Amino acid sequence: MCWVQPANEGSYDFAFIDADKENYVNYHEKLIKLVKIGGLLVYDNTLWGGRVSWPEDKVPPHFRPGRDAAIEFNKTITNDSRVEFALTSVGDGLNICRRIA
Ligand SMILES: C[S@@+](CC[C@H](N)C(=O)[O-])C[C@H]1O[C@@H](n2cnc3c(N)ncnc32)[C@H](O)[C@@H]1O
Repeated sequence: MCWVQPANEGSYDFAFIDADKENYVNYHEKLIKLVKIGGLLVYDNTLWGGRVSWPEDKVPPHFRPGRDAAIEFNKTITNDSRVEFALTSVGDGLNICRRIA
C-alpha cells in the first residue's frame, strides 16, 4: 500500500475493500486515515454467505477462517466511533461505512 502516506490522508472519497478477509481490520486502520470525513469505505463479503450467523460447528472447516474474520471485522466496526455503518445483505454482505470523525 504505497499510497498510505501522510500526504494522502483525508484525500479519498471512496474505498472498496475486497481482498484477504483476515486483513480487513488492518486495511481499515490504514484506509480510515486516507478517506476524508464524509467519505465511504465499503467492505465486501462481510456476511460470508450468511455463515457469520451460523453456529461454528455447522460451518465447514474451509469456510471458518473467512467466517471468523468477517465476525471480527464487523465487531470492530460496531465499536469504531470514527464511522457510522450499515451492514447490508447486498451480494455477499456489503458493510458500508461512512467516516464521521
Ligand atoms: C475476490 S478478488 C477481488 C477482485 C476485485 N474486487 C476486482 O474486482 O478485481 C480478491 C483479490 O484479493 C487479492 N488478495 C488476496 N490476498 C491478498 C493480500 N494478502 N494482499 C493483497 N491482495 C490480496 C487477490 O489477488 C484478488 O485479486
